[in-house]
Amino acid sequence: MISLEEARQKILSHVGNAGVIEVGLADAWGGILAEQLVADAYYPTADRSTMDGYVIGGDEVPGTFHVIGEIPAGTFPEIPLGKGEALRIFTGALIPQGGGRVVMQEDVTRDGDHVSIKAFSENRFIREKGSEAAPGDVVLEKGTKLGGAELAILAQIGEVRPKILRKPVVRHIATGSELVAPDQIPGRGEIRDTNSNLLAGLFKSLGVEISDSRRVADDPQAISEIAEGDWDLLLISGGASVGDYDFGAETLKRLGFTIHFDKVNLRPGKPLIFATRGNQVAFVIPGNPISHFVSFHVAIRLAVERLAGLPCHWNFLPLEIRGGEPLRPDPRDSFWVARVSVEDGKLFVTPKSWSTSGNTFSLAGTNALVRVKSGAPADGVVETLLLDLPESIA
Ligand SMILES: Nc1nc2c(c(=O)[nH]1)N[C@H]1C(S)=C(S)[C@@H](COP(=O)(O)OP(=O)(O)OC[C@H]3O[C@@H](n4cnc5c(N)ncnc54)[C@H](O)[C@@H]3O)O[C@H]1N2
Ligand code: MOO
Repeated sequence: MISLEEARQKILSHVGNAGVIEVGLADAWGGILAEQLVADAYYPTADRSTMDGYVIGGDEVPGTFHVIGEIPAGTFPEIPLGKGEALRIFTGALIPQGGGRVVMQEDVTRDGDHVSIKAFSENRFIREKGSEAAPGDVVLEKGTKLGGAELAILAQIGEVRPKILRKPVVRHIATGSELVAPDQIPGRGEIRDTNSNLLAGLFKSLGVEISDSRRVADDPQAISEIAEGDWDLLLISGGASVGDYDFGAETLKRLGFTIHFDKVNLRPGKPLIFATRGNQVAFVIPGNPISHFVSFHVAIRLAVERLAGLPCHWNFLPLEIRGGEPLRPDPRDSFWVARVSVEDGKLFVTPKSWSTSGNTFSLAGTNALVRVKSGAPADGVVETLLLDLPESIA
């Protein structure tokens, strides 16, 4: 049995990203940029007005100026401005040759073809050419996650086919002869399959879809047939332990996988199996729902983050316990489902009650995991892995 830290190291050293693809802007949201991007031109491309008003020749204010025409946005000002002259200008329009300052229309008096400026701002209301970026300036770093702001930057530099990391193709197999679909009434000895929906939701929260999810009985031949394929990540739910009907490790060996670990000093989630075959990654996840939840957050998520190039989230906050279930000391490195809340601007953590790792209901409202290492104090201030923003500060 290895420690969780060793298990995470093995995942880091055996999992790489799933490769690079080129996509259109409309499909780039949520992607991880696979290249550094630089400005293709000066931004702004020329001096531009930041206000609706008048651009004057030179910068001699106050004074009265002869209005010789106008420059709407989208036009190129052919007329150079001389001293004593002004042009009507609009926000975003190009400053003509000779233009030294824009005065807001609220600060002028217009009389026929003359405009008189008495009060004026220190601000010249001109966005200067190249003041935001010059050709070759880095505007987005490799590894940036593309949200709305980043898509705007791509649009700005005309990068309409960005290279992003390919999202991994994920196959999930829920094994267990006792499993029935959630819309079925379980017969004697049967239970509804909850892990398929649990994992689908956990993966969605990372922006990765499980493209193929099936249920299969504890039959090694059937499991192997469904497991074979050209996916990037295979998740086998159940069959991780040592019972006569636990076929996870056997399936992976039969398919030519190398098993890197099959037991972690972890509670819950001890019989977690991690294996690879070339670039393909597989986990057999201990069947209990809380074991699924914990193994996902402490180990599987790291592999997904690596495959998809996502930033790694493994930051523990020291939080004071407030109420909830007393934490029971355990020889294993334990993770307790918990809820973090905010009171008077301070974060607190409340461990939830979970009798066994089979108790799906105890996952309700969980937004954190409390880590209690073997021999560490299980009260007072505890190490807390925040999984989601507490509602009051979200
Ligand atoms: N002799 C030993 N027995 C067990 C050990 C051990 O070290 N020695 N480890 C225990 C621990 S810890 C865990 S965790 C479990 C893991 O068992 P498996 O991965 O083999 O899982 P199963 O036996 O298939 O299922 C366990 C439990 O979870 C239920 N289950 C399975 N799949 C689903 C699903 N899709 N949705 C809802 N519930 C599911 C299943 O019915 C079982 O109740 O092994 C211990 N045993
Ligand atoms: O490791 Mo198991 O997940 O405790 O029940």
